[in-house]
Amino acid sequence: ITSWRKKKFTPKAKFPGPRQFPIVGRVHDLPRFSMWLKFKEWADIYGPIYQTSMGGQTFVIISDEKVAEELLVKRGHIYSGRPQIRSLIKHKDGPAYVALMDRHAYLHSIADTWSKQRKWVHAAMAESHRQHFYGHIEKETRRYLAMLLLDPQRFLCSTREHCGRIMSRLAWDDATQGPTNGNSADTTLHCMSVSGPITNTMTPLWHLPFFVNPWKQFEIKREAGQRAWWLGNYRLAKQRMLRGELPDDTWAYRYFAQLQREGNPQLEQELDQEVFASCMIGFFNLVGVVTISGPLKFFLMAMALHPQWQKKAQEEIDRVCGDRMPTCDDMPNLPTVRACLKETVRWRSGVPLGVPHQAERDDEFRGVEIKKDTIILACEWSINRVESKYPDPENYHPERYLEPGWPTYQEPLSKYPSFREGASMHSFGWGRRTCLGKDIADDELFVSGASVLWAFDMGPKVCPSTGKEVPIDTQATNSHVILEPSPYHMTFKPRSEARTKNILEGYASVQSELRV
Ligand code: HEM
Repeated sequence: ITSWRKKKFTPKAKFPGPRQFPIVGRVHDLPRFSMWLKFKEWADIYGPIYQTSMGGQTFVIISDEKVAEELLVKRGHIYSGRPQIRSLIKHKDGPAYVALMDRHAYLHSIADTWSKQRKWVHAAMAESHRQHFYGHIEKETRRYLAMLLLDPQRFLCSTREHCGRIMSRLAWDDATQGPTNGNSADTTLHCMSVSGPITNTMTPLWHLPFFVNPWKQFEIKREAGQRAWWLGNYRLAKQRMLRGELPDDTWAYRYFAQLQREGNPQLEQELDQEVFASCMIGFFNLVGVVTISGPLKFFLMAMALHPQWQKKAQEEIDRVCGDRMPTCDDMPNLPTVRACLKETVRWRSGVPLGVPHQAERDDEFRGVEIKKDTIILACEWSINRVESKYPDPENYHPERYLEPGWPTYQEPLSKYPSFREGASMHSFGWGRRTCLGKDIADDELFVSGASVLWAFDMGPKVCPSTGKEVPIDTQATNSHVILEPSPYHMTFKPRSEARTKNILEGYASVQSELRV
């Protein structure tokens, strides 16, 4: 009796956190936009792990790399679920978005949808990385430079289109789908973000009857359109494969060749299986657009605002590459460029809240009970601002990866810093859900970033009427799960007449190979 009373009446240990109010928890002062700033403010008060809630849902917010490792990596068998996003339909079951599926998703006849898709995508990415994406990044970058030269005002659109084109070329051999791919990614991200449809935060609204429910009507149409688009591309690629016209450096080819090796020469499939495969390749294609265009746009901004780093990186490129555009092969010799890119992703995180994990069963951590379904957020914005690891975190310091004495410095500089391994890999998430796109992010950000530096001098725009620089708000973003900066102005000036000629000749040399 004594031990029962003790257990019943001893208050349960809790993580610290802001005071909670009945029912709403702490919804009222949590902004829908730039929520990571509020989480950082709370981290400064409540420490590296704290707890809050919204409308009955408990959130554990982590702001420290070691704590995140303990929970999300070492206990990855418990904390690798994904929470329900109210305004997306059945995303936990699959097969549409591998990043948002439960680990044990089950689509009709296909068990373990998530692990099958993840395994396949991982292998496809590893193989194409070994071949440095078959030179497509370099070819598309020649086009990108020409677009920046001919129409510099459109640099933000051109940047996203560039990333969309690379992914669509690798997926289906159709780079012309780049802009559609980018727009589709943007709308999907809107629908899955807290800053998106109001039903993501005011969840009961989702259950209004269909005819007075604009959010559900929109989502059903959007998702059907997206899936039909993926399936259409998949079937087109299949027909080209059967006619022997599909290039073997596409992910679609890899999938069909596998089916043929397994004894299915005519690629006959049930609808379920086609949907499974088209969504797998379609989502893989889609997720690689904004994840790279966001950091690339922030990189251009960082270069415009930090001329000293722009100059240092350009001197390095000139020394190594001279009159030719940089390629993946130059990576070991351009550590300053890599450091500027790596610091960009720390300074202005592409995924500032991280992607939420969910506890798949009850657990206990440091004496505190964590219930099944608790959402765990490893807040990347805060982790990137831990002073002991990132001194002077609010400012842009690529030297933290280049000079001994900084906590993130690593040798050899021919290898580090990198997006594939080494320090600060927390940007790509945790444990069993860790990012599948590190390899392409590494190659694509490097070639695109180094090439723009090779081609142009960048700077803030000067207003023609006032003669003053147009200010850039480096914190203004779209507030999705994956960020892009809000539109801003800057200038691109070819570095010399000879360089203008190099850019145009470079594009002319590949134009006939690109679909435009
Ligand atoms: C700088 C660029 C990128 C960053 C910072 C980034 C970051 C992330 C993060 C934080 C996650 C969540 C991990 C977790 O839940 O713990 C993630 C997941 C994922 N990423 Fe990336 N990513 C980038 C680029 C890419 C690219 C280019 C692709 C594909 C081509 C990609 C594909 C994926 C996929 C498929 C997942 C879901 C994995 C799963 O849930 O099993 N990412 N990424």
